[in-house]
Parts: sequence; C-alpha cells; structure tokens
Amino acid sequence: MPTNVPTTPVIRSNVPGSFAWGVFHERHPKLIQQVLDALPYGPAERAAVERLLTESTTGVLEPLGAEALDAAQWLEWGEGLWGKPWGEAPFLWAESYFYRRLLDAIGYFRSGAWQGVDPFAPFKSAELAGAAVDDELAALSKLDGLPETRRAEALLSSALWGNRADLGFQITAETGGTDASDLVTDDSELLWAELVRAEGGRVCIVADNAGRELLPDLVLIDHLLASGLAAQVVLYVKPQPYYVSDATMADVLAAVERLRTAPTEAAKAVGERLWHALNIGVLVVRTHPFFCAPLPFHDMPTDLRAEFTGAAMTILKGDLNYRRLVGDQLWAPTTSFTETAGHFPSPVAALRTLKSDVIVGVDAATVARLDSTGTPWRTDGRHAVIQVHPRA
Ligand SMILES: O=P(O)(O)OC[C@@]1(O)O[C@H](CO)[C@@H](O)[C@@H]1O
Repeated sequence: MPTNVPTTPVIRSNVPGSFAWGVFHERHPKLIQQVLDALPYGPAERAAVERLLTESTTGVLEPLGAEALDAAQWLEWGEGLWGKPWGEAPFLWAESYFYRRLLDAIGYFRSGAWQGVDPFAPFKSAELAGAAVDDELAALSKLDGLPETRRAEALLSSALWGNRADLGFQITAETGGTDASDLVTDDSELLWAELVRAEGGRVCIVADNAGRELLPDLVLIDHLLASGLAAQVVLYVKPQPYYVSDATMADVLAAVERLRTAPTEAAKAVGERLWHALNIGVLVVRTHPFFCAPLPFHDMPTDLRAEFTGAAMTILKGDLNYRRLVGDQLWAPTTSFTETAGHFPSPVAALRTLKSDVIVGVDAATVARLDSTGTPWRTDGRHAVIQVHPRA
C-alpha cells in the first residue's frame, strides 16, 4: 500500500469516555458481579474472576495457561500484544479474549464440577421463560391472517429488532425500551429479491443472541423453508458461551422446545416443523471455533470459507457479526457496504441494531440528520440496518 494513503483507525478501548472504554470499565464490572451473583462459585473461581477484572482494566494481557487446549492458538492470535495493556489491543480482540478468560476463570474447560457449566445460563433461561416471550409467541397467531408479503416483512422485522434483546447490551443500556426505532439503511427489498432469485438454494444464518433474538430467527427460518425460498438452512451458533447471551446449540434446543410447548397453535406448529426439519436435515445447526475467534471474517479459515461458498445468501445477525464483517474500524459512515463486506464468500446480508461505533453504508443526508440529534445513535440500540451485498 502506498505510504500516503491514510488507513481507517482500528477501534481500541484505551480512550476514556469512548464506547469501547465503557465496555471494559463500566459494562464488564457489572457483568462480573452478575455472573458471581447468579451461580454459587467457590473461592477459587471467584478470586480468578476478580483477578480477570483487575487485569483487564488496569493490568497487562497475560496468555492462557499452557494446559488450555487452545493456548497455542491464542498465543499466535495475540502475537505482539502479550504484556501490553488491554486497551492497546484492538477492541474486537480484547473483548473476545475477555470472554475466553472468563470461561477459564470459572473452570468451563477444566475437568471438574464446573466443566461445561454456562456462566450465562441463568440469564438466558430467565429471559426465555419470561412473560415478554409469552407475548411474542402469542403474537405469532396474528401473522397467519396476513398476506404473504406482509407476513414476510413482519418476520424479517422481528428478526432484526430481536437483536436489541442482547443481555450484554442491556447491562448498561440507558434506553432499554423497544419504543423508538429507526432503520437507517433498508435493503430489505433487495434481500427478498436475492432470496427469490436464488430460490431453492442453501441459506446460511449466522446467529447472534439466544432467547428473544433466536426465537424470531427460528420463525424466519421456518418461513424460508416453508415458502421454498430456501431448500436448506444452515444455522451457525457459537461453540461456547460468549458475549453473555450469544446462542449455543443448547440455546437452540431450548428455543425449539419453548416453541413446541407454547400455549398457542401457531407457535407450536413452528416448533414442530423446525424439529422435523432438523430430523430430515433441511435445517442444520453447525458451529466452528472461528465464531469465538478475535478476528474479522476477512481472516476466516479456509474450511469455514468453503462452507459459506455457494450459499444463496448468508444472513449475519447482530452487532458483533457486523463488526467482524466490515472490520472493527472507524469507517466514514458513508463508506460503501460492498467495499467493506464484499470479501465475504457468498452474497451477504446484515441484520443489525446499532450497538457500537462501527457503521458503513449510510447516505450523507441520513448521517447529517442523525448527527444533528446529538444522541449516541451509533451505540444506543435504537437504530438498525438491513444491508445487502448481492451476487454480482
Ligand atoms: O452482537 P450483539 O449481541 O448484537 O451485540 C454485542 C454488544 O452488546 O457487545 C459489544 C460490546 O460489548 C457491542 O458490539 C454490542 O453492543
């Protein structure tokens, strides 16, 4: 690259007052407290969690212990960063490592009683069992009477705004509510057109949060399969607990069960169809270690790239997947989506509510309007995008 071309700054968490700084210094302390309150960890786990909080706010990056199965992998990913303050690492990298170290601290991977116990399960279960989910499932019955396109639009919209139900975000969100909403870029027509164009193909969905986000995702998946727009859907989930409420296979099973045991016929029927779809392999759930890697999708390994190649469309849900798709950098918001997401191995769509500084693909007039409000529109979860990079 010529030396006089300015590069877009990578986001780091070392600027006091910035969103990224707040995640480490405001959100994580509250999260740690909630984790310690939610399960009766013993003195060793509690002390390790407290040490992690101190290290990640005032200390330097320490590598995983040599006994960890992924120690060598992380040593490589963190080359040049070990021994430096956490805030000097890219925000995307540091946050990902924080969650890996949290699992380490609570003994998730060590053989012993806490092995495999999801530290976020109490929050995820409470949300799934809550009255808000009852209401959302009951509302499904109303969709049955709608014309096909209205129904499809409603399902897409629920999957999009379901992304606001992110338990990590809710720890420090000031708005919390689901009232105001603003779709700052809306490529939904293009998304449907692309799905129709490639009708009967394989659609990949890279999930984000469990519970109130995964349920509408599953309902959308049911629609894609039932309408024939997709012959097969591959749903990608995290291989381990991550970013508080990110969906794992256990969360998929819990959500399907919640649908199957719902009090309304419409929700039950979706649950039954999804169960059957799993049985016959038209719905496949997959995972890959890279989904918890601290890197952008640009750097995905060859085997994962091969999985996405040939998909009719890949739909990426949520804020973190967006950051990993376009790069966790302070792009000018008018930078084109295709310029930043065009590296993805299949046509790609982002369904994301805005909960971090990264944003591309917004027209100048909209940026000016949003900036003039004086509100933190990039991070307050009240705005969203549907962005598509179609087939050439
Ligand atoms: O990916 P998601 O669930 O939509 O959002 C993840 C998130 O809450 O975590 C990060 C900060 O911790 C931000 O990118 C974003 O606000």
